[in-house]
This record gives sequence, C-alpha cells and structure tokens, in this order.
Amino acid sequence: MSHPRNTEIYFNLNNGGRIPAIGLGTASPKGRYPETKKAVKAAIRAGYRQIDTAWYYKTEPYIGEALKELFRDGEIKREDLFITTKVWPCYWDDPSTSINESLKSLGIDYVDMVLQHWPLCYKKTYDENGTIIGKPLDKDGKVIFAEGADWITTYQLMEKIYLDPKDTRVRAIGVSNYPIEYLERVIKECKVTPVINQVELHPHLPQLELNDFCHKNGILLTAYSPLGSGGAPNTKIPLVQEYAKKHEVAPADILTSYHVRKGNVVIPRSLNPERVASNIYFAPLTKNEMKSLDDFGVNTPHRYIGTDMAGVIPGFTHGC
Ligand SMILES: NC(=O)C1=CN([C@@H]2O[C@H](COP(=O)(O)OP(=O)(O)OC[C@H]3O[C@@H](n4cnc5c(N)ncnc54)[C@H](O)[C@@H]3O)[C@@H](O)[C@H]2O)C=CC1
Ligand SMILES: O=C1O[C@H](CO)[C@@H](O)[C@@H]1O
Repeated sequence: MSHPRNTEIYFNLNNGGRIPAIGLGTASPKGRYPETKKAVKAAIRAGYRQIDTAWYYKTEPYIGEALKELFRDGEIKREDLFITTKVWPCYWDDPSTSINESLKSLGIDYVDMVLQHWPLCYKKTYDENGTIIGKPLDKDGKVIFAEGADWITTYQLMEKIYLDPKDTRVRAIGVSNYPIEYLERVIKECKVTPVINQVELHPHLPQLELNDFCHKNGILLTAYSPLGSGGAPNTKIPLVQEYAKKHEVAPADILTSYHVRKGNVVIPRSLNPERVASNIYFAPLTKNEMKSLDDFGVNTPHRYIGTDMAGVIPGFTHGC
C-alpha cells in the first residue's frame, strides 16, 4: 500500500506562520550526541523539514555541523527548515543568552520557534570553569530552585525579544510542559499567546482536556516522547500493533499518525538513519480507532518523562 507522508503535512500557527507536522527529536542519549549529525542528515534527506532541539540536549553543535554541510552542498535551504530550540530553567531570567548560545551552536542566525522548556526557575550555579550548570543539585540530590522567582518571567522576556522589531533571532514563541492553569495565566497576563505547548503525548497519555483547551485557544500541541521515549515501549501496545497491521505501517507510524490526525505536531527521535526515514508514514486512523486509542490512555495512564515534576508544577499530572 502506498502511504501519504507526515513530512508533506503542515499546520498553521496562530501568528501566521506554519509548522511541519513531523520533526526529528534530538534529545540523544548521553555518549551518543555526535551521532545526531548523521540523524539530522538522514531526516532532511527523508523529507523532514523540522528539527526539535534544546540548549539542554547538548546536541546543538552536531545539528549545526549537519546543517552547515547540508546548506553548503545545496541539499536544503535555511528558509525551508523549521528549527525549534528551548530555554532551560537555569536561564529562566536570561533567555537572550540561552538563545544566543543555541544560535551559535546551530550556526544559524534565527530560530523558527523558541519554547520555554519548563515553567521552572533554577538557581544560577556555575562549575569550577565558570560554565553554567543546567540542573543544580543540593547535597541530597534535590534540584535547587531560584528563591522568589516566577516562572512567567521567562515567557515575558521571550515575548520582549519576539516583539522587538529590531531583534530578528526568533520567529515564534511557545511553551513546553505547561498545564492548563499555567496557559490560562499566560493568556491573561501576556500579550502573545504561545503558538505551541510541547508536552508528553501518546496513547498512554492522551491529555484530552489539555488538547481541547489548547485547540480552543489557538495553541497547537507538539507531542514529545510519542514512542514512549527510550526503548520505544509504546510500539508494544497491542492496539497499536493491531492498527499497524491493519494499515500496513510500522507501530511507530501509528504512534505518530495518532497526533497528526488530531492536528498536532509530533517529534519522534531516532539515531538510526533507516528508522528516521521510516518514521514518516501517515496512517489514516478512523474516528473509532482514534477514540479507542484515547480510551486506552484514559484507562491506563502512564507518564514516562518528568514524573518528579508533579510536586513543583501544580496540575502537571492531571490530564488523561
Ligand atoms: N519538551 C520536553 O520537555 C521534552 C521534549 N522532548 C523532545 O521529544 C523528542 C522525542 O521524545 P524522546 O523522549 O526522545 O523519545 P521517543 O518517544 O521519540 O522515542 C525514542 C526511542 O524510540 C526508538 N525508536 C525510534 N524509532 C523507532 C522505531 N521505528 N521502532 C522502534 N523504536 C524506535 C529510539 O531508538 C529511542 O529509543 C526528543 O528527542 C526531544 O526532541 C522529549 C522529552 C521532553
Ligand atoms: O526535553 C527534555 O528531555 C529530557 C529527557 O529526555 C527531559 O528532562 C527534558 O524535558
């Protein structure tokens, strides 16, 4: 059977821009960061036009190497790509520096979108070389937060950068890991509605209420960890395997098409060029199949990422 590809689908953003429905995730495992270069090249050659990265991933320099060669060899133009980066909570009061560091590593002069990675503020802490520490920990291994800091500050500073006509570094701003209550506050207190809320989403965590809220307010969701993160456990869900057989695609394609079918963006990760190239097929899941996948998650909720955030982000664990 010949299948349409998620790489051919784009969604409109609330600021007039558009975003490819599928992007390559680049939170590569520690020790394998350099392989991200090969994955990015494989992705672009397979038709991906979106790369999702973050200051925190430490893969931006390798993405930058891939882009430099792809641009040099005329394989792709900068304007045909959608590149997302994120501001980590150690830079909660200085997203400008975070963005500059990302741009430098990526070797580009603007990003298509910057996201506030988490609505959290970490205490600024530096190592013996004067390098900022991403996740400062106390002697008991607990994260050290910045006292008296307000998570909305990061978004407000990103908004200032975005709205400054002389500042061309950022084409859209959004958020990540925001529950409904946090989005409500941003919509009320800020001028710019985020274009995207990037959250964990898959058949074990459909977050139906959040999905409704976002779509009603013109915010798209990006589904992170769509395969269930390391080891892709969601590919083993029997319903996913059943639909894969029926639609003659791989289980990973059911897990990506599930989001695209809802009008949401999805960013699967792989360092294997063959897998990168095969994770793009769109399966036209029926209404009933979509409902069964949603129901599956409502009945068997499971979050793979950030399970320790429930105590610090009220509302974070709501939502199946
Ligand atoms: N905003 C945030 O806080 C977060 C954002 N992200 C973003 O989302 C991206 C995707 O999420 P991840 O957690 O990386 O995991 P994922 O859900 O994309 O799964 C990655 C795993 O699936 C495997 N895999 C890939 N294709 C496969 C296939 N066809 N068959 C079988 N296994 C396959 C990979 O080898 C890897 O072990 C990240 O790379 C990152 O860009 C991820 C986590 C949090
Ligand atoms: O984006 C992210 O990736 C890591 C783990 O994959 C997570 O802590 C962060 O939110």
